[in-house]
Amino acid sequence: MNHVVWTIAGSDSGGGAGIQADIKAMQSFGVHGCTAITALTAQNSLGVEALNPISTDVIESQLLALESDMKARVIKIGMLANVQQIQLISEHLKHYKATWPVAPLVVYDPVAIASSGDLLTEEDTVSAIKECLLPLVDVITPNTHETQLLTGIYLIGPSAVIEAAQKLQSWGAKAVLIKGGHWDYPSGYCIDYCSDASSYGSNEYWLGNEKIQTPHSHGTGCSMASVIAACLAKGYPLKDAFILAKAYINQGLKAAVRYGEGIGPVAQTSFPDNLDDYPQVIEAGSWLGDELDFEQPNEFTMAAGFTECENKRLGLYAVVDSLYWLEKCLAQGVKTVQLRMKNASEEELEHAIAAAVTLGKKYDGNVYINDHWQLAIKHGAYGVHLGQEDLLEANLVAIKESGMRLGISTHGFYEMLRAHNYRPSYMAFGAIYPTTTKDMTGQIQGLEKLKRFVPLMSDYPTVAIGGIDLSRAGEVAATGVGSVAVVRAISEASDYQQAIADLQMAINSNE
Ligand SMILES: Cc1ncc(COP(=O)(O)OP(=O)(O)O)c(N)n1
Ligand SMILES: Cc1ncsc1CCOP(=O)(O)O
Ligand SMILES: [Mg+2]
Repeated sequence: MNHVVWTIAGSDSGGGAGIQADIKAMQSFGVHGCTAITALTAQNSLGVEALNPISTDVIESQLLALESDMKARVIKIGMLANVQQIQLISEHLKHYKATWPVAPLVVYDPVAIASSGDLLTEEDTVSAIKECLLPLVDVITPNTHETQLLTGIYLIGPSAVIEAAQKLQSWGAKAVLIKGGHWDYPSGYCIDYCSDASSYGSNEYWLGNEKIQTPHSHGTGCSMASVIAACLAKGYPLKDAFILAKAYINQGLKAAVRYGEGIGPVAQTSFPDNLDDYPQVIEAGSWLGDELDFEQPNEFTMAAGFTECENKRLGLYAVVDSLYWLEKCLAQGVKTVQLRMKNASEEELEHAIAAAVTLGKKYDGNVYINDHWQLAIKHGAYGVHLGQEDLLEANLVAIKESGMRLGISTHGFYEMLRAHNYRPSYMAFGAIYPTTTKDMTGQIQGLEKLKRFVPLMSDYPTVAIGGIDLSRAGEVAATGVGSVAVVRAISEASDYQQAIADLQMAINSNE
């Protein structure tokens, strides 16, 4: 994968924002940052003393040098000082998108005002941004001032934020991420909004966290857009890039120190590994959701704090599609088993779920039911396993009141934090590797991400699923995950009893 990211932006002599912040933030996320400098600012922690735009010829020479040798996967754009620069950059982006073997993604942070309050761009640039640049932008990341400057919409509440995002999208930006760092709504919180016309599934969401009280926030906008660019270059979905960028900024604000007499820079740290720094995915029915007037699909979709699993480590977890396999696994000593029947009739399901619960008791195993939470409650199953889409429809209040355990599937950082809102009984991460059991296109996490998820969710029993066989069970277990869920590694084994024994050995030897 191409991990080259360009930043086309201005230099901040104070070292806290612009090109300097971009390169440091990119470094923190393991991508190679290249630069095309658009302006030399003379600034320090007290303000901007001079703004010297670079000529379009000099900017172009930087772009030509890079494009002939180090094509970017993502191009991050910051300060563009005048209309000529906007036109030049737009022409180049159009050419790259049309001719490069892989069209670069463009992340645009429309830097207009420095944190000192100084204007960083000529005032007539807005129409050139709208007409030339926005149609080429994949993600735009304005703060509230910049949103107001670009759209003319004053952000008095959530509906105005949505309206402004729609306006930016109508001008061509595919995804709009409006940062609420300067917006004190609700009081004491920092709420960000994202509308993404390019992604599948839910394409509108809000993230929030308590505001971090520090004056030293210089460079947060540049750093946030750079982290988003870096994560996109590494193939992360925008939702996850957004989550990680917020967590990185929160971590950096907590560690920020002053170097001059005025506003210090946000600290450039490392991959965020403390859950306290991560934002909340704001759900309808949560306190922040109520503050933002989110409508709940029904009154039963929000419940939190499900019955704990018997053990923190669930060990080998067999996911099976029949009573035949359920009994074989239980009889072989597998303690955690899931009945996952797709395409069965209501009648078959009812019979199978009732029988599965009985088998669980007979062999002293814990039987989870996939999807069919009503039948699971009716027949007193040990637990139910739900996917992200199911969470909007399931009666979580009834599941919680029944005392059943609830396991939730997650595919990435966004979904992990969404699942965390419900404080489930366990948290599953997948698909770790490609699998033929289920279409997981675009949702393969890999071992590196699993290594991040597990410590972040260390309060829960954790499960890894997807493409895991005996040859991979050891490296998966070495991440510290407490359980490995498999379908084919058992059902397609030439000797399933041996496979179960070997998998158990590989998983448990890491305890
Ligand atoms: C342990 C475990 N993890 C993930 C899944 C996937 O569940 P879901 O997202 O609901 O998808 P389907 O299994 O319903 O296709 C699982 N079943 N078990
Ligand atoms: C149900 C499910 N959810 C994520 S991956 C997966 C299938 C895992 O099957 P296998 O172990 O055969 O790869
Ligand atoms: Mg399901």
